[in-house]
Amino acid sequence: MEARERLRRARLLLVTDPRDDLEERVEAALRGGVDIVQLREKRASREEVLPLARRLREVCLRHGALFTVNDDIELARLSGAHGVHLGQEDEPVARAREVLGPGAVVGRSAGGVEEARRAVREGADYLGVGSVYPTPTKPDAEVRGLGLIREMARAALPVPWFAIGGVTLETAGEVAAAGAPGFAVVRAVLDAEDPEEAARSLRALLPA
Ligand SMILES: Cc1ncc(COP(=O)(O)OP(=O)(O)O)c(N)n1
Ligand SMILES: Cc1ncsc1CCOP(=O)(O)O
Ligand SMILES: [Mg+2]
Repeated sequence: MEARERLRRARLLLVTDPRDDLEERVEAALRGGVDIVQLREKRASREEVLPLARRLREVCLRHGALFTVNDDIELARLSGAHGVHLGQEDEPVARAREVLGPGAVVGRSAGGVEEARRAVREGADYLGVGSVYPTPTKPDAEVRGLGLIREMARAALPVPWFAIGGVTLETAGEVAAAGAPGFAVVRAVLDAEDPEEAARSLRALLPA
């Protein structure tokens, strides 16, 4: 299946953080229904991260999932990722398109409906929308609350989007009820005793 079609069906996006047993946990999460894995490694260099990126890509391919890289378009290219996630402070969507080609999956962060509409005009394929709640994973992220999720749901944007920031098994029900069609999570899955079960439970809260 083409990457775009897989994205259209995607509901659960796992963003990674650095940990020793990351690959095992990602594999379990994929068994539980994660559709997209985003490698987010803020501290190590591209050269250090590249072997891990290539291994995670393989794991994702085996499970029919998409593999993407946070921030670094060149790392996405070198690792053969399906795409890249770019925040408002990162490079433009057009640059990713130039380097990765028309079939690549390019995501953009959006903290409001206007930002989201602009990202769509710029050619983003999906959006990460938040931060919904405060989160220790990204302590400096601006917190927007469930109001943003309701506004985004009303805006009916033409691309998939994922609520991010403090989405956990405790909060996910109200995030889904506010209209989120998908979740992007770190701790809810990677910190779980059983990441496979955690992914499955999150997935069950979202539309088919
Ligand atoms: C799916 C998704 N949504 C939002 C983000 C945050 O991106 P950004 O604002 O660039 O922050 P960093 O992740 O780079 O710290 C994301 N990574 N994924
Ligand atoms: C990368 C990112 N961007 C906004 S919040 C966030 C971190 C989400 O982490 P968690 O799911 O552990 O709250
Ligand atoms: Mg970024």
